[in-house]
Amino acid sequence: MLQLHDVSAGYGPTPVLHGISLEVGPGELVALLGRNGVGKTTLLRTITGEIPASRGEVRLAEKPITKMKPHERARAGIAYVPQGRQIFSDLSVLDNLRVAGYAAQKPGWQSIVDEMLEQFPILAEKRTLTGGSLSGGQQQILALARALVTAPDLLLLDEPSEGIQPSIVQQIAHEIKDINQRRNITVVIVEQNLEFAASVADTAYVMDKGRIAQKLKTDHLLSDVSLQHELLGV
Ligand SMILES: Nc1ncnc2c1ncn2[C@@H]1O[C@H](COP(=O)(O)OP(=O)(O)OP(=O)(O)O)[C@@H](O)[C@H]1O
Repeated sequence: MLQLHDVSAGYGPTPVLHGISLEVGPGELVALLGRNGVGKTTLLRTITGEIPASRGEVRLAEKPITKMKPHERARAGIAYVPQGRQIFSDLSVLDNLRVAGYAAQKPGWQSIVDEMLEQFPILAEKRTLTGGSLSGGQQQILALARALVTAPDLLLLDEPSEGIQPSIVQQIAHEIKDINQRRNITVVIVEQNLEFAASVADTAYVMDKGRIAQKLKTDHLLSDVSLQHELLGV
């Protein structure tokens, strides 16, 4: 589904990613872990096309997308929920969903908006309220639903557990797994919270200084404190 081959990227002349190669199969759910500043967000933004790759190739469903603009990649099936979610605070919950559907222009998006309101009763209940009035957890649900309105094949999530009350974190984990399993959407999730990452993903790529350092099972990492210290600095 997603293949990166020897991808380098950065900000202007500052390189951040150095020859990243990875492969995520159709329907897989993988985590991207690593210390602060190793380049996890930069990697997601290189996949969405916000940051151009200076070297290497990105493929989606076997097709090269390296030269595509972000809106073309979105149409090709990539949805991205950035860190902090960036929902439209002044728009209603319903309009947040409609704007995403209208922009993506995937056939039948209006009915997916209705489906989202059915699947997430909290969004139906709050549909006339502004996005900014929702709690962190509710905003994350809205951000997930907004991404789904674009009918993606690949969903990229940057720190979905951040700023969410512990009581709601498990619900978010459940929704992400549900999206992956029931809708068969491939998911890549960046997380600082290892327990959360392990509760949703079996496999993780660990990054270090702009490179993939290891691919391993999240359970293995969760049970090995010295490995966590070595790879994540925790
Ligand atoms: N817009 C930007 N302009 C210049 N440098 C940036 C920019 N965004 C990030 N960087 C730098 O790129 C490097 C990688 O940052 P990135 O946000 O990708 O790391 P990360 O692993 O996602 O970290 P975190 O967990 O803290 O979000 C860091 O050194 C950071 O300072």
